[in-house]
Amino acid sequence: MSEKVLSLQNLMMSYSDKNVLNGINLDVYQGQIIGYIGPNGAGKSTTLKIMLGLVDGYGGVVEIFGHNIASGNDSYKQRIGYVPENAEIYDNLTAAEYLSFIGELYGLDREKAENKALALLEEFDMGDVFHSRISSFSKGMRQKVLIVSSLLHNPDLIFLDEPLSGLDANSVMIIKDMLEALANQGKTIFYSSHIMDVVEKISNRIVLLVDGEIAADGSFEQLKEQSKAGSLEAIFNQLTGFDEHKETAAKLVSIVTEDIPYE
Ligand SMILES: Nc1ncnc2c1ncn2[C@@H]1O[C@H](COP(=O)(O)OP(=O)(O)OP(=O)(O)O)[C@@H](O)[C@H]1O
Repeated sequence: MSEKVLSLQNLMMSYSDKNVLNGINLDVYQGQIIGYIGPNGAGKSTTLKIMLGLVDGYGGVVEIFGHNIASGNDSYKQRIGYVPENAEIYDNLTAAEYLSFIGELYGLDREKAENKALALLEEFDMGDVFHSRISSFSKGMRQKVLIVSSLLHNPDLIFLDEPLSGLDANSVMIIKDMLEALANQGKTIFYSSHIMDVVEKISNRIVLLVDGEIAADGSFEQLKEQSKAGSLEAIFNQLTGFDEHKETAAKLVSIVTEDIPYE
């Protein structure tokens, strides 16, 4: 069995009187690509933020690389890469300035970070805008900068929150292949997304969170076997108890076109 990289033990979180995570138990091993899915508000980003040390006040234990993250020693973060869902990015900096700054924060030499960032961005056809301000970038270009920033220090564990947001079909393919290749080299990837066909294809383990609890955990094949549904989208609908999309869509249209009263 490969090394246990991440362990969540009875993880709980609440905001005010609202329970968001209700006791999550999860062990993740080296080389796994975990697709962490669930309905809006299920608690996916909250789980990621807790693991990254960005949210305090949780219950239970989080161990990363065998180390309890509550112990006060943050050195585990050096081995983590993170693409947040809604990133704050320093718009007035150029891609070169931003990425060399991030590289330095991770302890890389500035020149090395800049060269590596340029080499990575060139693979996304962004070499020509390396010295342009990020404020002039499209959504997808910014996303590529974020993805590059999470990988500069060659992390062993990569957390991705909706990493494909805004990316074109070609770039999505590159990222999918890259994640697979990284996992084959022993990196561990914890990946949250709503794009079910991508999660279905790249994850070797899918964890479904519903109302702050794990409702399913297994390979796509195992989930398919259990639920007898054909696609991950159908499994998701089934396991979250949702079968009213047609009715809801019709109601929305009626309200928009004022066929039915809404007051
Ligand atoms: N800082 C906060 N203060 C209060 N409530 C919060 C806070 N952050 C998250 N929540 C609540 O916690 C719940 C889970 O949010 P979270 O962002 O983890 O969900 P998610 O599964 O990532 O959803 P989505 O798919 O929409 O990104 C939501 O009900 C949200 O309103």
